[in-house]
Amino acid sequence: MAGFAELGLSSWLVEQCRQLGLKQPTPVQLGCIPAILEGRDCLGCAKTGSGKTAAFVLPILQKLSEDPYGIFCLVLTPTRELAYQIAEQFRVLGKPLGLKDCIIVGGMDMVAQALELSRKPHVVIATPGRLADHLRSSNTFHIKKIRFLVMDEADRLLEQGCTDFTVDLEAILAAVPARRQTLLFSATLTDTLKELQGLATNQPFFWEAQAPVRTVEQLDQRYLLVPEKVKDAYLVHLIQSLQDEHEDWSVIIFTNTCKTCQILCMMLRKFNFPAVALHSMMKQKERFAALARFKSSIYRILIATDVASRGLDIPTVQVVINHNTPGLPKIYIHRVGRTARAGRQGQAITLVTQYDIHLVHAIEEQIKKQLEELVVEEARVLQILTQVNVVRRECEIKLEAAHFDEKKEINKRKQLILEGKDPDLEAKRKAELAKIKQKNRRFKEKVEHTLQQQKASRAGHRARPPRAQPGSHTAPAPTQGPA
Ligand SMILES: Nc1ncnc2c1ncn2[C@@H]1O[C@H](COP(=O)(O)OP(=O)(O)OP(=O)(O)O)[C@@H](O)[C@H]1O
Repeated sequence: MAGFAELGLSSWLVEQCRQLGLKQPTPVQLGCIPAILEGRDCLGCAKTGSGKTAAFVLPILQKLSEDPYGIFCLVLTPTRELAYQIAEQFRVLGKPLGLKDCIIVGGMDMVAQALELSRKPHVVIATPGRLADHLRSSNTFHIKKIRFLVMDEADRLLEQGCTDFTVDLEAILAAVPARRQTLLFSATLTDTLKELQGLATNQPFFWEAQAPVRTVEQLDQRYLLVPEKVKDAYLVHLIQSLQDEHEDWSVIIFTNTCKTCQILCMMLRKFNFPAVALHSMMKQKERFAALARFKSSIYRILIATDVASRGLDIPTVQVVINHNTPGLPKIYIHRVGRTARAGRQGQAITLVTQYDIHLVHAIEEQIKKQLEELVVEEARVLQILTQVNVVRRECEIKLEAAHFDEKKEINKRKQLILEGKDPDLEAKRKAELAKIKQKNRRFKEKVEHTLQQQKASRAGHRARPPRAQPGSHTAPAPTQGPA
């Protein structure tokens, strides 16, 4: 198998890899590094924890060493924590170069950042929102001569999730030169491939890991069917078992909202578990501190929203627990990818309620693997059930007293105002959108129901007709969608 030197990397970079303990290139590195060194755009799609970061950092450092100037490379990434992690890889691998990097993310001092940008760092690692703010408000730096544009977690940057980067990306893309190398990486690129291909047009090289399953082999994937009301008792039981059975343990628990994240953290602490929260309602300094304490094993449990689901590389994490079943398979893939990284073993446990079974089926279909049921001693869960529910209620009351919801609402409104939107108009628009979605959903269900009925009657089944409701009739097969 080819080593780093055979990929065309200079001896100083090969030595840096050796010092870091990277002995052999991973498949995504083998595939992408030579193409990037040749000057081609690159779209790299490989499983979580497979070394995609070094696949772009190494060739960029090599090119930078041949013709150093600032600003040479711009890396965009969806979360602030990830920006710091990527910067660290640039710093460590690029140490012999005396590399100057600059991290531009929200929640940090803008003036200090503007000053750093004006000093022409070689590499800028940024979240789109804050970089776009600088581009709009400052003329002390420019990115019109960059050689490389990297979009890490590229599909997330392009999709319109709860944080929508589209407008900021447009501003950034208008400021970078057309003649550049564009490198796009993610474990789930294929879903947005068409949009991404529009960005990488310079002899694009597409590398995708060929594997029957989309998650890593060393990952043991389980589900636990639990009634909604006893979910937290199961969670406490799982954590207790982990603590009892393993000396060196570390777990990330993913939740669907900041509020649940905060409540679970308070609740687990009441049970004396070493837990720390990470979500977007926290101040940036608190977020960094929480992550640092978790990384250094001061806390064994990180409870996080999806702000931590992508890219974070914490090798000690042995278990990922999904407190809610992710609504999208893609989110599941990234969340469970926080364990079993770089060839290590890991376990993912997804708590599934009776309402989420269809989500599990969608996940299984996408990852091409069935989750196995996790068996737990129900009697032990029942023993702690009342206590857990009482503690949870106490935590909820405490959080309500701290006006968590109001703070969240104020934060949301502030964000919208910063984006130049009217918060009241936005709320109205959202409500209308939800109405339309609900109408569409009902319509779809009706169509499916009618089709099923037709299929059954065609198959000669003597299906009993639905009992007529007073004043209702069986709907005919619809021919067009709702207005
Ligand atoms: N050639 C290599 N040999 C051994 N370990 C490696 C190699 N390249 C990278 N690693 C290590 O593998 C781990 C995962 O790498 P990285 O964070 O780049 O994964 P990724 O593919 O970007 O994952 P994700 O999709 O979750 O962001 C890191 O700790 C990194 O140091």
